Amino acid sequence: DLPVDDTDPFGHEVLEDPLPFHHALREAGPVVYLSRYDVHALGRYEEVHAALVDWQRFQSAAGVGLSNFRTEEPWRPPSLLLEADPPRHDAPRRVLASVLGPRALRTLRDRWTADAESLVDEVLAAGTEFDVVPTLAEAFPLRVFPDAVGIGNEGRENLLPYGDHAFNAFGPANDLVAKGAHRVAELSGWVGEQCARDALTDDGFGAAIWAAADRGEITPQQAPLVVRSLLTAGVDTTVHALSAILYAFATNPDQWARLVADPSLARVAFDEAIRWESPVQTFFRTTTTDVRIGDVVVPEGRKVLMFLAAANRDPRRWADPDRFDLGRDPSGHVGFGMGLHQCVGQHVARLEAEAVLTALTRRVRTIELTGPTQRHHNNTLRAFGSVPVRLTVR
Ligand code: HEM
Ligand SMILES: CC(C)Cc1ccc(C(=O)O)cc1
Repeated sequence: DLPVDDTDPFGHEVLEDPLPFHHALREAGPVVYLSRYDVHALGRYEEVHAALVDWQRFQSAAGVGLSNFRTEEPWRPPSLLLEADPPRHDAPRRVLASVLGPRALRTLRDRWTADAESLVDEVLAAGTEFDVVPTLAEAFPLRVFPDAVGIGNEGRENLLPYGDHAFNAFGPANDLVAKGAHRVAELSGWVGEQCARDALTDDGFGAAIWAAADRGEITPQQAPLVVRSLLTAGVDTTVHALSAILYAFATNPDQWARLVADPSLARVAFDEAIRWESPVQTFFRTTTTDVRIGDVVVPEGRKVLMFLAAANRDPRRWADPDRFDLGRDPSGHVGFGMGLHQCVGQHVARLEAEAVLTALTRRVRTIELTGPTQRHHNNTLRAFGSVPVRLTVR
């Protein structure tokens, strides 16, 4: 086993293959002090879950990255949801929960299913051997989500790099953060412009957020920041989740056969893939009081690093955790967080994945890897750079 304390969880060795580190972290105890970053790490399901649901003692307002907003300047104005606690968190959350709720998405279901079918038809018309990352995992979210938000057509290629940097910025100021630093002003500027009322169509998620401001549910000053949350959290996450889902099926052909035989399994397949791969691997909380975990007292004001991916494969919680299994009940996984801040966009993500999986199961008999995959390293996201596959059609 790796010695936990002198392995860098944000170093390329762990980002390339985090599983050995996750195992060592779980075995080292309920809480482990990482001297390299002066933080306390949680790797087991029980402790991660307990911290996520205890927003009073594990706060978000000091930031959910390594940087402590009590003492350091955030790289951008803090999110009104992610980096806020009650009561400030309440109204923005209520608005976004309504805008992104299952009822609001009903109109999108048919449109996105049709969009997925036409994308799959285009892809298969071009051939049955390709890289799923650019062809499906990036193409589908970028085809449907910016339109659903209602942003303009110009500059949409900025969304992925902006999100990639935002997710790197939750980690330490390492080479991955430095890689994006030169574009921060340009990308932040573009994203900020898209959140203005007159930059948005009158029928998307953005318009619905501004309409909530008109009704006084949030202020006009808050509205653009709530739109910014969508553009930050809503693209890279779904891209890497789709890559993960397709990788899971390409490496578990028996599970693909189960899905083709019973397409209604698409919903559980999505959550099992999120549990198994955990596209969002880690993020932090800050203690608001001395907190006892196991036989360790974490002092007030300390950063606590939660390894969602380690918790999602904790054998103390999951039977045969490393198996991608459509027969299991994945509910309770922490891939979307848990409690007050649990992902407010998860229904959007689920709908995107179900649309793509439904379109694929209609036409594709088998999916298999045709070569080695490549990872795309990020301080927070588990991502693929390439997943080469060969399909056979029905
Ligand atoms: C598979 C894709 C996704 C994954 C794995 C994911 C994961 C997460 C996680 C783990 C959190 C909790 C953060 C915390 O507790 O500090 C979260 C929060 C959030 N997510 Fe997602 N997310 C996904 C897709 C989306 C989408 C598509 C949107 C927008 C349409 C979105 C918007 C948000 C927002 C605004 C929050 C903050 C909620 C709050 O603090 O109240 N996410 N997400
Ligand atoms: C897993 C979370 C850290 C994803 C995320 C990122 C950004 C925001 C925002 O509100 O900007 C919200 C959620």
